[in-house]
Amino acid sequence: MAALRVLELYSGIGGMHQALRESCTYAEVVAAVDVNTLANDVYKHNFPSTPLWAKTIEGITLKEFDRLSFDMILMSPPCQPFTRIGLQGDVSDPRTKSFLYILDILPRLQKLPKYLLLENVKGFESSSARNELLQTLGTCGFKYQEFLLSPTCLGIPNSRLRYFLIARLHQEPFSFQAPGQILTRFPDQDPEDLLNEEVADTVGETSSSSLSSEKKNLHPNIDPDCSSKESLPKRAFLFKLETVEEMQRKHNQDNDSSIQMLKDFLEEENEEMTQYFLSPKSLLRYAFLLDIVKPTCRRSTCFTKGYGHYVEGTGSVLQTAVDVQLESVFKHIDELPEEEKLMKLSTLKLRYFSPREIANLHGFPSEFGFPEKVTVKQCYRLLGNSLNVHVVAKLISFLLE
Ligand SMILES: C[S@@+](CC[C@H](N)C(=O)[O-])C[C@H]1O[C@@H](n2cnc3c(N)ncnc32)[C@H](O)[C@@H]1O
Repeated sequence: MAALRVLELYSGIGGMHQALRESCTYAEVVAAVDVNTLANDVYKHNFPSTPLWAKTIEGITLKEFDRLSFDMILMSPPCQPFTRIGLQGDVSDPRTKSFLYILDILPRLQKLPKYLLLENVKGFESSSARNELLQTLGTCGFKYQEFLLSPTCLGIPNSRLRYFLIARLHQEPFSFQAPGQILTRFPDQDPEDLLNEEVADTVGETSSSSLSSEKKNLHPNIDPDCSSKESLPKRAFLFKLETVEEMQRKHNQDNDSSIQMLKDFLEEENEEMTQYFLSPKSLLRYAFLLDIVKPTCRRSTCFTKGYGHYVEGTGSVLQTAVDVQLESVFKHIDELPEEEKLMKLSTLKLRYFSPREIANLHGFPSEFGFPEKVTVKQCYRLLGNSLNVHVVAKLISFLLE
């Protein structure tokens, strides 16, 4: 049997390639395409034998695509046009141009690929770009299924709610196909098994495991996946600008034994880790807005590309002084002079997650690495743009079932 010929578009650091490998599919990535020089360096470092095309997708001709004779497309188009914090330019955003180009090329290929997998942010499901994608797939004869999934579905303590679409050419519908619905769990998961509040709250009802296309009014206060940056609810705050509801949600997540503890993903606390400690300035300015987790917690918020640079809403921070009670630090802290405030906050020993720890949560294996010249901030940026390898690997398996 010949290896499946895979085209990886918007390849970044190679999250899709890593997932393909994890799915144990007999496959070869015949080309990976990305314009980002730094991402390409990381890709080459990890997948040295894969042909990497450092060019824009819209710069690739139909002939060049045809020559690749690929069986599968894996792609994560830029998500800014569809995020809630972006301007939601959708199809009129210049960053969507390359994706529209792919949709234009697809029906004109000499040989259509048999399989396609797309990843994007929550928000893509209500875009015109998604409607154009579905229309093109329909015209070409693909059967498809859409999903909104987070790594928490797989017991990973990290929220990263993402839109996925898998499509197959000229075959029976998927056994789990749910026309007009966006699945919020994997097909082999029972709705009852999902104590997963993030996903349940996303659909606004605990018992449902799918989201009908019409029901797009997602819960407004729910976990900040990378695309949402809602202001905090204006209800009674407890200490640390958190409402009773938020505290309860976090408490429930931390007690959900179907999710692993963060400590399984952490590096050893040693001298090197001091570089990740929050600066006094960040502590004083942002302490009330931080999502603070301990190694025994079973949750963390989505790590975005601004992690380590912007403090608010870019990902959780780790409390390494585990015996200190948050409440004892934060209660009445506002009444203290700055110096004492800082002293109190410092007792928590708060640090950022290291790039390796984020890579662990994303499912990248320990042998996956970054070239030495890549700075910590650049690693955060690249990882923030990437994806959860385990989630995609599992979707690839369903795509090929
Ligand atoms: C969401 S990231 C994908 C990340 C990737 N899946 C990973 O695991 O790192 C989108 C990527 O598309 C690339 N990109 C954006 N527009 C492009 C274009 N027109 N042609 C080629 N690459 C593009 C960006 O440089 C970025 O690396």
